[in-house]
Amino acid sequence: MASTIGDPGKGSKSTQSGQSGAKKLKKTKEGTSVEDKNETKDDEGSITDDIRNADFYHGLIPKTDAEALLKKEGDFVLRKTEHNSGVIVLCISVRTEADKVKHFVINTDASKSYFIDAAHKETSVSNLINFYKSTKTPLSAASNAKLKKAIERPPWGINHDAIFIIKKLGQGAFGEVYLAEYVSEKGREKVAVKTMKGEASRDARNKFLKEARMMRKYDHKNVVKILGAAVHEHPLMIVMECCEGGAMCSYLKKNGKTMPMKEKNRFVAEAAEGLAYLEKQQCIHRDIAARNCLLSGKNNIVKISDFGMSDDKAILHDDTLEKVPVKWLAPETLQDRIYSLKSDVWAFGVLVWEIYSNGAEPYPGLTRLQTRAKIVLTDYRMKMPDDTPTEMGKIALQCWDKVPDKRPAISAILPDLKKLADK
Ligand SMILES: Nc1ncnc2c1ncn2[C@@H]1O[C@H](COP(=O)(O)OP(=O)(O)OP(=O)(O)O)[C@@H](O)[C@H]1O
Repeated sequence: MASTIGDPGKGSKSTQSGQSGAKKLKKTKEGTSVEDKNETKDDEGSITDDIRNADFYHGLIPKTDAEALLKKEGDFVLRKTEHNSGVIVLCISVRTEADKVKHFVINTDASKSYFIDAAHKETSVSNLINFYKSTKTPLSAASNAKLKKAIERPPWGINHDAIFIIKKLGQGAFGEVYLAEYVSEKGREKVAVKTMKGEASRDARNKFLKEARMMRKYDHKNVVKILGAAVHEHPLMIVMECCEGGAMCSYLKKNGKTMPMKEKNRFVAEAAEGLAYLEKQQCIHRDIAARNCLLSGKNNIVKISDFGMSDDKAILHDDTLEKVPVKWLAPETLQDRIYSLKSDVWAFGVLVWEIYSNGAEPYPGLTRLQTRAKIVLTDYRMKMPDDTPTEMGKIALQCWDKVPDKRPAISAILPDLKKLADK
């Protein structure tokens, strides 16, 4: 007899793939990226590659979300769900009638066969689904549930099972950032995974995922690309291209003194290229700084990252008293909390200073409060390091014009910056 949710088949085990209530990240063969508090005793029915890569496998989505995806009779998805007693099982959800969706647990037996109804067993879950789909055999005689159309995951939807954590890369505001392997139909690729720790509040979750929403609009060689987000299990994850070289500020601190000037000029030009692209997309980044530029590939290509604060409104008034990067802020932001594309241009000037200062902290010797006072009250500007190319120094000063409209657009200074980098 077929077992629907709440009714596991007798004499068989449901397919198990780990347990919920997980806390710590770990690398496992089924790609589950969380470490169970209680060891999983039986994972022989765990997620296999044929399922992981299937576009109709939706991971641990709630029943109501699955039901919303199934519009017509015969529409189906494969998903994970929490069975009685906290065990995670695989199940097929299928619309049987206009107002009814049924959920069938996939069982496995000692010989590693998979089945819904013991009358028909297959050697893999995908074979089992293919059988029911191609023969139109009902999943159970009583329900008359037939598999007709597999409903795909939404674009950007990534399952946790597809992520294999390798090691920690850094610490983000919401949680750790990891190097990981992402398995998709394209194969295996190294990625960076930003995680959100704990059971986040709705507000924190939205904030975290806003970065993913912003990033997915952009496609440029000097902007970090997002591959998708995994949102149905904890920790939430944003999956993006990995920049093995890490943050530019760390690189500058370590290598700045011995770096050829040509490379520094290139860093400026590449950051400007990414920023000019964002400017064209009307994206206010709000956190342009060397710590938020990552380096990629063996040539250390600069990529702008960290869109956690970014927005696509033309001008933004942000009254929140959250931590702000004071030393990168323009006078109008410090005074009136106004952000615009031109406040990004100011921050770009500070980034140029950081590059020629080998990753030093801007406004050396000044506290954040002193910096704010000097900029707002005395119109103070930093002196560029002695060996900064003269033209670069001039451009940085233009970026620090007190009047936002008098600062150049990044697109306007880009040709000169590129010329300098090519010299
Ligand atoms: N795509 C990536 N490739 C390689 N390393 C990365 C990537 N993204 C982030 N990191 C590493 O993780 C660190 C933290 O990331 P990031 O600054 O984006 O997090 P965050 O949550 O925005 O933190 P904050 O807001 O405090 O800057 C980075 O400094 C970098 O070392």
